[in-house]
Amino acid sequence: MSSKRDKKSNRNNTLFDESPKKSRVATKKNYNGNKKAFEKKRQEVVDDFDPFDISLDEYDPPIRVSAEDFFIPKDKYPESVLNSSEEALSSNAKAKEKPISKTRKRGTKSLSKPDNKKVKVSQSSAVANNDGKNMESETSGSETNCNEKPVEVAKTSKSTKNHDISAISKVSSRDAKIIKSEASKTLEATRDTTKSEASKSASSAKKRGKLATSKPTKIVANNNKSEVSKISGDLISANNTEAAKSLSANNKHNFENISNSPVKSFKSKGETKAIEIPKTDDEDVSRDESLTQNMNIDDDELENSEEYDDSLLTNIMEVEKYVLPSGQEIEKEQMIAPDLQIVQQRIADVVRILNNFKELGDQNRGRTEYVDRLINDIATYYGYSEFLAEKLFHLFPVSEALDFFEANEIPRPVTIRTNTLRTRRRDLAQKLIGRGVNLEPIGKWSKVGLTVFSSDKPLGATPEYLTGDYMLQSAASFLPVMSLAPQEDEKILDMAAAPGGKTTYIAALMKNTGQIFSNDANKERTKALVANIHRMGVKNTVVSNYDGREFPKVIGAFDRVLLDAPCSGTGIISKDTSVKINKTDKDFMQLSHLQKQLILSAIDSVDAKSPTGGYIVYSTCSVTIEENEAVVNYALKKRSNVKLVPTGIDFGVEGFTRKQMSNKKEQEQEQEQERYENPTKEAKQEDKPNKAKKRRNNNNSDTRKKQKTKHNDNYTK
Ligand SMILES: C[S@@+](CC[C@H](N)C(=O)[O-])C[C@H]1O[C@@H](n2cnc3c(N)ncnc32)[C@H](O)[C@@H]1O
Repeated sequence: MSSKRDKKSNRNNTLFDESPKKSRVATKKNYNGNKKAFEKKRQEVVDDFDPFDISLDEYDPPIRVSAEDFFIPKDKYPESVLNSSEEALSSNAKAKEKPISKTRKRGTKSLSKPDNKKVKVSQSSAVANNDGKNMESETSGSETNCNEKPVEVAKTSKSTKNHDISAISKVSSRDAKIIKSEASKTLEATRDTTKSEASKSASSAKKRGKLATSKPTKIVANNNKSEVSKISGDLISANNTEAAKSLSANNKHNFENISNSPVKSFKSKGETKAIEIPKTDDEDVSRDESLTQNMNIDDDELENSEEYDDSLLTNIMEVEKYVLPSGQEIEKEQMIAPDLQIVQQRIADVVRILNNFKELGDQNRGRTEYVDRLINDIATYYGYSEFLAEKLFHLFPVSEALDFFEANEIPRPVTIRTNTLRTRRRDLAQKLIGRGVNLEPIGKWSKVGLTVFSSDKPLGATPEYLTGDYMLQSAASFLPVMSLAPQEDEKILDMAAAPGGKTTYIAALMKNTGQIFSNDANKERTKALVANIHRMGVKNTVVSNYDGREFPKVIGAFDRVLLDAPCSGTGIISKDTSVKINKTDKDFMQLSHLQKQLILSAIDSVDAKSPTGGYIVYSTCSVTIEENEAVVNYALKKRSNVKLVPTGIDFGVEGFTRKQMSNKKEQEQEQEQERYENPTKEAKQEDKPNKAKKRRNNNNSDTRKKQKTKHNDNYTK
């Protein structure tokens, strides 16, 4: 008989190895999806709650769920899934056993130290859950979705050259080694353990490396010290306190005096569907083998059997060529509502072909045609605009891309962060377990996180929540703060801070010492920020409402700056499905431009000579290159006094260090971005013919004048 402890560790292993997709907790989804109703419900629960009216039974630890509970039995599949893929689901039942877990793992990048003073810019948009396994795209919003439209970007005359990522791929051989070992470590730690996936990961990891500048140089201290202290003095005296250190959260609203364009939040419109991810040949063979072994069935017997159904074994026998539908067939298909089952099957077929195009592909049609078909089908099946499906698809190798789209259909696990200003994780866990919450530590990488599997009560309505013992916060959003590593008594800027998941974590790590300037450009959102600061007992923070680009003029000389930038939210599509159709080319251009401006402000706001700090962390909840690598690359080009440094987080996968323009469209987009960011140059170019004409005209008139004079001269002569 296994001991209780054994059971627990088994449960841990299984749970942490499994995909979180079958999590039964819907509270967070409810909260995000229908905040008003949620708040009302919460109030009801709070009103009804009598802390003394708890029977002893309720203190007994509830029976916790087992790993099996995280798999939805087939008879419980949502109707939409059953309808769309009943047949495929049954024929691929083997594949279904494997949890879907991978998405792109975003790495961390850091900028360098000037003058031997550390200025670290680290870009991190990775999510970890469960011991760093199953890294997911970042969800950096805390309780509310932070996927916001940014404040209107003012077009400035910033000149950006082609921000080709290859420009930041100068990695010294020493660094390269570190990268390699880090990448392989990461792979082990973060990937599912199947062989084929590991090799897939290895190949994708090869494509990534640490971003680094060739050499660090001194920082140009834009932050004029006296100017800064004057401004900060004004701010402080306006609040009638001696130092920001002693400022309480209560009088922070005084800074919320600059109005900004309202930031709109998106409503979810997307639909959730499920698709089988085709497995690589290796995987399927081993799966089939283990299946037959488990069932104790002899292969020969099976083949000779009358009931032999070769459709069950399609995956290992698929060597026949797949013929893409003709243009006419597709047109016909598009006339009517798409049959998702056909689309799903075609996705699986095309992925299989693309994985072995030489043997299975129709060479006359060409790989591009298959890829185009696949992107089209992905857009139809998962409900993306074709523009976004294509953009996201090209970020990954083919099967990884499918994993990404599939993962976006699955809710992330609900996680909370213990507020160590108020309590200890163990005490909090005990209290919550006593209230019928099933939870586990989030993983070895965090001392404060808890994964919640199910809860009798909404997690935003427990007395512990209301008294600030914890924050509802995605695992990924711990990482930028861990990377920032704020120290006690430092002066920190959280440049885009609402609703405060990261600010409150920073305050906890600083044990309420030092000063945090928690800023957000959206006044509405600073209300939630202030509320969270109060609830969590944060006492070292000033809330301000400036456009981040105004720093360091507002205040500067920070020891560390966190820029958790406004972004497209392509890493948190599972949380906000509206991203699938709402984001346009223009949005990405604007966001990237704004992020580039913000990162320069962040760098300029850091005190390069800080004895303890000098670091900047850049993070987003997006996966696109233009919002991540390109921004960091831009900063490295524009500020020669910074370099990338390690984030101190030893899991996840590094970002891209070079970018290949795979098609003409991408090149055009890149040029478009350049034109957007550099309108003056463009205007100049456009203006060139006019100027030339003018010059010509001037020249002509000069010549005419000269000729006239000459003539006159001649005449006078
Ligand atoms: C990713 S969210 C921040 C989430 C926050 N760091 C947290 O952990 O709770 C991005 C924030 O940037 C803010 N924002 C947008 N444009 C901004 C700007 N120009 N300057 C400062 N903040 C901005 C948005 O209002 C939004 O709250």
